[in-house]
Formats: sequence, structure tokens, C-alpha cells
Amino acid sequence: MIETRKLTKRYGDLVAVNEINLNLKEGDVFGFIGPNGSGKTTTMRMIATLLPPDYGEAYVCGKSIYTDPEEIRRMVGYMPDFFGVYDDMTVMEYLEFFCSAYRINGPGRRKICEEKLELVDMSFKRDAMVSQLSRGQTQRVGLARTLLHDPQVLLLDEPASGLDPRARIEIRRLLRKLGELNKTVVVSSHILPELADVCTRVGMIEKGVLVADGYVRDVMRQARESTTLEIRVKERTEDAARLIEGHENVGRVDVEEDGTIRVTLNKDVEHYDDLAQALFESQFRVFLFREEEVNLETAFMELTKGMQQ
Ligand SMILES: Nc1ncnc2c1ncn2[C@@H]1O[C@H](COP(=O)(O)OP(=O)(O)OP(=O)(O)O)[C@@H](O)[C@H]1O
Repeated sequence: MIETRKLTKRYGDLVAVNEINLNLKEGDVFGFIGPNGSGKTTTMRMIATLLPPDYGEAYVCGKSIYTDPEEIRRMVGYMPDFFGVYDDMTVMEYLEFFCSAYRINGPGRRKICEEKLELVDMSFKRDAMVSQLSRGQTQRVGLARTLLHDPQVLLLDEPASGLDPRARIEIRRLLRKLGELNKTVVVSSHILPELADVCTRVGMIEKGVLVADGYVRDVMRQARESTTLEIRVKERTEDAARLIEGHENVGRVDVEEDGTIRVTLNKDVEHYDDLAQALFESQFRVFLFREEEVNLETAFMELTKGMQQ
């Protein structure tokens, strides 16, 4: 659905986007994560055919940004981080106006607007003036506008920025819904943990370089040095800790105040079924046995460690 090869953009001496390779499929919700100025908007604008690259290729649904920009624009819905709204219109008038821009006319037009408003849970504001919407509501109407021509690919630049926690949750719910509709969604954010639970994949960008890309779990794995487990047993915690300590793949064992045994496995060891097995065989009643999650923030710091300022 979206493929880029060595996509590059320079502004004078600054390499804003440096040889980025992406490969996104139908139904992928791709979290594009990076701090301010890391190159997210520039990348999205190139894919949306709004900005010519200096080097590299980008394809959307198999079409090249160089030879088929008009077809790509029909297939892509791009929501910029800041977009103007026309204050002296109602929500419905606003959407109908953009329908005309997409050449969606005729009797079906109203129905399309209703459907998109429904999708973003804004039907109840159809007759409100755009100027009277809250920021979160404006973002949702902006998303409805982006969806009017039923694009297969959505490029959403910081859709949750400036929203309160409730509105952020609603945007996340919407992103999930779009993935379920089999759209390909690229959603950018500089707030690292925000996207972890909605995205099927993440890409981390820093200073124009894609430092990690893949399924959320794999990126987390890539970022950490070794696997940590949290284990709790019903009784005989100290005995269990000793047994674990003697295991060949275990590097370090700590018992915490609440009785959790925190186990750091040796570097590059990822499998631990035999450890669980050993506990069961020694009759420990294990009621917690899980791999500690690395959060996106930690992963990002690890992956960008040592990059030039
Ligand atoms: N038109 C331009 N002329 C010169 N430099 C630019 C231009 N547009 C962007 N840049 C620079 O390119 C780099 C990447 O900018 P970009 O807007 O793509 O980052 P971003 O990750 O989207 O940031 P943000 O999270 O702040 O929106 C930044 O250093 C920015 O200053």
C-alpha cells in the first residue's frame, strides 16, 4: 500500500529525511514516532505528493509519486497538523464544501457526509457552527473531512496534539476502527507511549533517520539489552528465587518487597519455557509469570543513544 525506497529530502545543508524505507500493508496502523523536527511531516508530505523528494522513491497502492500524483491524491487522505477551518459554516456545510472540492456531487453527497460524521461520532453537531467546536471536535470533523472521498490510505499528522485525555482516547478508538476497515493508516506523534496500544507497527524517526521499524513488540525487543521476567509464587518465594538463580540462562535475580521475583535473563536469551517448567516441576504454585514490557519511551531512548546532537 505504501512503499518508500531511500526517500530523502534536504533543506539546504539539512537532511530533513534521510533515505527512509517503509513498507506498509492494508490494515496496518503505523505509528510514526519522533520528536519535534525529526522529519515526520516532511515524510508524510512527500508520500502525499505535496512535496517533491530530492532522492528516492515512494509508491502508494503501486503508483509512483513521480508519475501518478493525481491518482495518489484520490487514494490518500492527508490530515495536516494544522488545518484551517471556515468559521462561518455549519459542520454539514463544511463537509459538503469539501465534497465539492473532491467532485463528490449529486444526491449521495449528503449521505456520505452523514456517514463520515457518524464514524467520528459527531452527528450530534451537524448543525453547529464550525467556530463553536472544541479542539477535539474540530479534529474529529477534520478527520471526517479527510475520509470524505473514502481514501484507502490515511496520513494523519499529529491528530491528537492539543487534545485532552478523553479526546485522545476517542482518537485512538477511531484509529483502531480505521485499521479494522482495512485502511492503511500512518499516524504521527511526538508523544511516545501514546500510540503503543493502537498501532500494529511503529517507526521511530530521529534527525531524519528511521532508527527502528517493525511490529511494536519487535521494536521493543530490538531496544532492550536483555529480557526481564516478573514471577510470583504463592509461597516459598526465597526457595523459588534460589532455584531460578541456578538456571543457566539467568543473569540476575532480585526479590522485591511485594514478593515479585525480577529475573534478568542473559543477553540474547529470549526463550524461557524451561524456567517455567523447572518451577512447576518443583511444585511451586506460580501465579504470575510474565515478560516485562519495555515502554516506547525507553525503547526510543535506547535506539537513539549515541546519535549526534
Ligand atoms: N520548508 C522548510 N525549509 C527549511 N527547513 C525545513 C522546512 N520544513 C521543515 N524543515 C526542517 O526539516 C526538519 C524536519 O521537519 P518536519 O516538519 O518534517 O519535522 P516533524 O517531525 O514533523 O516535526 P513536528 O513534530 O514539530 O511537526 C526540521 O529541522 C525543520 O526545521
